[in-house]
Amino acid sequence: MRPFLIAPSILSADFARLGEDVDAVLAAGADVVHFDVMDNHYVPNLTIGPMVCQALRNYGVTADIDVHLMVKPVDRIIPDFAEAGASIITFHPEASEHVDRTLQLIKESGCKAGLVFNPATPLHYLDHVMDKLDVILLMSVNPGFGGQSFIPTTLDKLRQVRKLIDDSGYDIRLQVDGGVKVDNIGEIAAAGADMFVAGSAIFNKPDYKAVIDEMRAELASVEA
Ligand SMILES: O=C(CO)[C@H](O)[C@H](O)COP(=O)(O)O
Ligand SMILES: [Fe+2]
Repeated sequence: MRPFLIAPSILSADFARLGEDVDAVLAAGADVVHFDVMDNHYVPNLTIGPMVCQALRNYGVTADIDVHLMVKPVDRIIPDFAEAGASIITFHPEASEHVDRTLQLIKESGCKAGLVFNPATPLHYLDHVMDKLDVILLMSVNPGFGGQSFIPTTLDKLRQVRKLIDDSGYDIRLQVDGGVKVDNIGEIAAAGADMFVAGSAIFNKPDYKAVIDEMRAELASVEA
């Protein structure tokens, strides 16, 4: 498996001083910036769009920006995010009329592409698109809000998807998002995840480095 990646969700960052907060979490050892886009339609919350992604790039953020689209329809906003500096774009397959077309659109825009599965979304959407995926994201909460509790059945789903990825031979990251904390990241990694989104667990603590170091210590015991 590839090195574990920690991707703080800026949903729990301080939006009034977002650039500074993103710099701080990257300086604390985060690998990737997880950028949650909610449209008050596909999910019952409203967050940030391509202008904010561009603003982070203009501010000087060079780390990968992982855009998690919780929007419907999906396609129209993809070129805007690619131009605004997104590195990875993931979307929920049930929010797209044409999953294969949306994946192609992301790739043609120069970004890595991924599908996101809600806790009750079936995995059959993977059936004919494994060759086009860079990331599979399993939601371990229902999407729309930070600070929810990890849904334990996600562990079985992670094990299933880890096997699918390994059997496929494709180079696909297995990401998990929702309720990831120091005290459960080890078992989540052991179930097969290799990319960990954590919002409230990091941004709600005063010392981001201390949390990320503790997460890495838990992950190191899984790697060993
Ligand atoms: O996509 C999301 C919610 O829809 C967020 O990325 C997720 O909730 C992260 O927040 P937390 O770590 O606090 O659960
Ligand atoms: Fe997310």
